[in-house]
Amino acid sequence: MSTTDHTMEPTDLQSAVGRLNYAKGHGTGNDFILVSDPENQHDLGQRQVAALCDRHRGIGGDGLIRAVPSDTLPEGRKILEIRPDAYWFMDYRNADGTISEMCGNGVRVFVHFLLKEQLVDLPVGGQLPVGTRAGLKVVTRLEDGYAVDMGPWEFVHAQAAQENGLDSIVSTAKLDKARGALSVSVGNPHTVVAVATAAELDNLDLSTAPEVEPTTRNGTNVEYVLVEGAVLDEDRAVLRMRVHERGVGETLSCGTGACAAVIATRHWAQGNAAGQWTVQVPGGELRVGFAIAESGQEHVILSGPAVLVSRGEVLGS
Ligand SMILES: N[C@@H](CCC[C@H](N)C(=O)O)C(=O)O
Repeated sequence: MSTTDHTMEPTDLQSAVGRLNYAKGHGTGNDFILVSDPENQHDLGQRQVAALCDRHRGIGGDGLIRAVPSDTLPEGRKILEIRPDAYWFMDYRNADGTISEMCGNGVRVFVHFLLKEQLVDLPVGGQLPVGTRAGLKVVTRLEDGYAVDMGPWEFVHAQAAQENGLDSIVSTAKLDKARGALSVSVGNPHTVVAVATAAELDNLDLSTAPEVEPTTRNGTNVEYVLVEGAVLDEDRAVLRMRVHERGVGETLSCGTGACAAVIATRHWAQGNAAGQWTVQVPGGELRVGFAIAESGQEHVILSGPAVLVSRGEVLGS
């Protein structure tokens, strides 16, 4: 016979984390807990982040972002060698506490948080260099949000991408058969699948992780895109997208995923597409464009809103 144990689990939020001030924010519904840590005193572990991001027993969030000075982390110190003014570093964790290299919605919300905390001064049109595990990102403040230069992108399997436009197979609940997909890195890994109809996109069951073959050691984020006819419109290309995020599950939006979705779709359209794209996600709209950097490399530029919704304090036990 089993008995019920009513003792507190070690994952109980207060004992796991202690007292902590935080803010909550989102970018097109992709929501984050934000912690300002100018003295690098809250290097939260995986279990602590997962407890904070728990939507029932914690604060809830798709991820947690800690604002720390770049010189306090090895990855940040590397960035300071090329951009000594990249004072702030975005220490990003997924909801399950795992580290990701980059978060496109998160970096806009991060800069908005720094601004609201008066940790930076950034007028409309001003630019802020930010350290991330995917390297330096430069964020421009717009009238209606932020634009992020996400840097250069790459196909994960360049030869397969060029030869077939596909490099992997994705099986998804409620999608009748496995689909070919294309893997794109924008600092973090993505696998993009095209669906054929709005009904296919709407009916996908992303409550369980899609199966991606071949598997990769670090896993991947999976984006489903509906292209319809819009890709060939010279002025305005529109995609619809849903995403299953590594370390999170289905989210209302994914900024790096939107960039990967556009890169894959443009490739499938053989470059015959507009330079500016709108990506419609369940949580709103993102804009994706391209620019040639001084190095001659193509960079992908992500724009969208950033919102802070609340501030609070985790009470220590
Ligand atoms: N939502 C983010 C991406 C967050 C990281 C991702 N789950 C990963 O593990 O790479 C975005 O807006 O880009």
